[in-house]
Amino acid sequence: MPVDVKICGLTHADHAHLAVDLGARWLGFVHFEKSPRHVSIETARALAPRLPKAGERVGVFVNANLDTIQQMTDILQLDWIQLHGNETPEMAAHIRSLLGRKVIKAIAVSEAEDLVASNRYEGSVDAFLFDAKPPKGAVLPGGNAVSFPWQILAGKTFPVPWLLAGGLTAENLHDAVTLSGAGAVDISSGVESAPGQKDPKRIEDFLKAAKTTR
Ligand SMILES: O=C(O)c1ccccc1N[C@@H]1O[C@H](COP(=O)(O)O)[C@@H](O)[C@H]1O
Repeated sequence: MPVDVKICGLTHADHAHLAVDLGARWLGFVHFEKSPRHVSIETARALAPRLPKAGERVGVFVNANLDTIQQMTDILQLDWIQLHGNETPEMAAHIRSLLGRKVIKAIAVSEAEDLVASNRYEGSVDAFLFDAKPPKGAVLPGGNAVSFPWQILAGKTFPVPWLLAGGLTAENLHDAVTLSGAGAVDISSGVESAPGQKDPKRIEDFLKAAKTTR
């Protein structure tokens, strides 16, 4: 079975249509001002009517307040809320029950011990996203094109489904999935020509590679 793919950091409807047409399961929209992929409330309003009907929509937030998450959820009709900051299990559970949406908690990883942080979120979230720890001094908590040793995930079991993220590309996808055992992956920088600039050819190459991986 091919690996499930989330194309993250989308800012243009054309790219969202391309991703869904080529088999992406999730479409990710980042609401974080410091990100070159930031989708503001205004942009979200303009984007929403142009998005494909298919594809599960994921809003990516970093320590955002509930009102903001609620607004973005309503405008973009989000199916999933991705929490990519220091949100506690209690906050995650609160957001999940209040908004009635599935929640993904990002866990920052550089070595095997970091995976333990996911234990706290059991019962509070619907999926984990194992992403590389940002480099020292990085402005973004994700979307840095950095990876971690994928083999630390091999043979590990978690109470909820999980996605692998961080520095993935069409070229390294096969190794990443084989070494980690991931059934789902998340990519942003690896399908861009420059930070925040999605590249249709790279989206196509990645989704083609995903079809033959697993
Ligand atoms: O992409 C961003 O700008 C971003 C900002 C704030 C939080 C998370 C962000 N991105 C997430 O990081 C993964 C991995 O990115 P990459 O492939 O290494 O560039 C991305 O898919 C988002 O989930």
